[in-house]
Amino acid sequence: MSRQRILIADDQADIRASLALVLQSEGYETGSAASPAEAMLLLERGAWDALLLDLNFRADTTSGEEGLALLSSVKQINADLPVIVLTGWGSVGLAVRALRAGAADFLEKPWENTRLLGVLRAQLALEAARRATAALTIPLPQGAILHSSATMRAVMALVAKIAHADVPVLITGESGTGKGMLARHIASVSPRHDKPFVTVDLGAVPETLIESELFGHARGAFTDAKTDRPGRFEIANDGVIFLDEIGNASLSTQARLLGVLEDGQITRVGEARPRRVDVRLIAATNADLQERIAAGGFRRDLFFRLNTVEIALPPLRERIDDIPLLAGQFLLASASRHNRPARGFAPDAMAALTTYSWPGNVRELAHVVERAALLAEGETVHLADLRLTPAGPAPVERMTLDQAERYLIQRAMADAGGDAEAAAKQLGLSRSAFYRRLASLRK
Ligand SMILES: Nc1ncnc2c1ncn2[C@@H]1O[C@H](COP(=O)(O)OP(=O)(O)OP(=O)(O)O)[C@@H](O)[C@H]1O
Repeated sequence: MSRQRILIADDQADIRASLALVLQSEGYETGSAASPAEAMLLLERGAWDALLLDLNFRADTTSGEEGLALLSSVKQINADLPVIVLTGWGSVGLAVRALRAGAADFLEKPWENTRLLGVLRAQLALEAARRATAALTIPLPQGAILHSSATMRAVMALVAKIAHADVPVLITGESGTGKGMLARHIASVSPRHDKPFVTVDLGAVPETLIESELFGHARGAFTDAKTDRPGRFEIANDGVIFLDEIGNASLSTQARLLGVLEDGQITRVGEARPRRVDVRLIAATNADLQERIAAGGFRRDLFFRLNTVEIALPPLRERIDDIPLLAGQFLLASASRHNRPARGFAPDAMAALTTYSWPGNVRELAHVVERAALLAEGETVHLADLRLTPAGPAPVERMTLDQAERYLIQRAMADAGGDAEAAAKQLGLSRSAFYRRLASLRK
């Protein structure tokens, strides 16, 4: 494969040189332009894979007008060329204008090389994918939180608002709704994005080890403590700690966590001296903490410390508008991973995907689609390839009473063509009893 060619446009020779050095060390070929006119000339003459454009062209201007003008000329001659703009630190307004004018992404100066390379790689991959599958949906960079429903748009708008504030976040939602993914996303767009992100699954660590796991221990503190060891909070210092399944924390762990949140200090097991830690806490749970509080299993004071911001991830069945996008993207990814021909869904298959109740949420959807990608013979995934139990979630033996009721009511309504009276009769219910149940399902 020939090397990818990146054009660097900046009037400052030292910035051009250092960008070129970073890019060349990663195997890219580079060219550089010291003025907008030179950049246009080079773009017209050669084939380039991406443009890195410093918007603050000319050291004495900070308005970015010259850079923006160049950006729009570039987009006129090559609309598909990924343009990554560099802006002065804190000039988010300028970055937004650049994105509106067609820039693919932006970086603030001083940039970090790893982030620069990450952004560049993602944009090159996107553009390559766009070219290869012009007719298909555009694959997004790995790790993007795919969504198109109004519900999830609202969630993501809230996320965008709170990611920058250094406050604790509590993410609630059923298993597989993407809580872990969202926690990572929040960290990655927060000011702590380049600091450690440490996960502790409070459901998985045995109670006897949890304290030393979280806070560390001194050598000899207990039989297996052969060396001094920092805990997860210390490892996460300056960064983010993600406490998964916080609902599973014992009351004594809860008390210790509350202590850390209150005074920002931890003490290793077997030590007397507390240590200061600066950690942003993100917690997640699929349990109903209010219910736990009422039952005495969860501390109310800890709950209020954790939920400064609470983000509820709705179950997939309550955001069916996300399903076509998620299923489509999962299908393309699985098909390419397994080298299979599947590209899209037959209408009956898509109808089944959007009506299934998805008790395992997005994780289950990803599995079902991956299996379908393997099973489908041609480009189209058919209903049978999905291997979903028709119109219902699990076999009735594995349903909860609620799920079974929902299933029976939905089936009766479907059989009766939406005629509630006939459906009620089929289920042996009076019309008013049937309506009551129907109403409770819609809550
Ligand atoms: N909106 C989304 N876009 C793309 N992938 C998603 C999305 N939501 C979830 N996923 C994928 O679904 C899987 C489950 O997500 P995740 O592990 O974050 O869920 P969770 O709610 O933390 O689950 P659990 O409660 O079981 O730990 C992951 O593979 C994740 O990448």
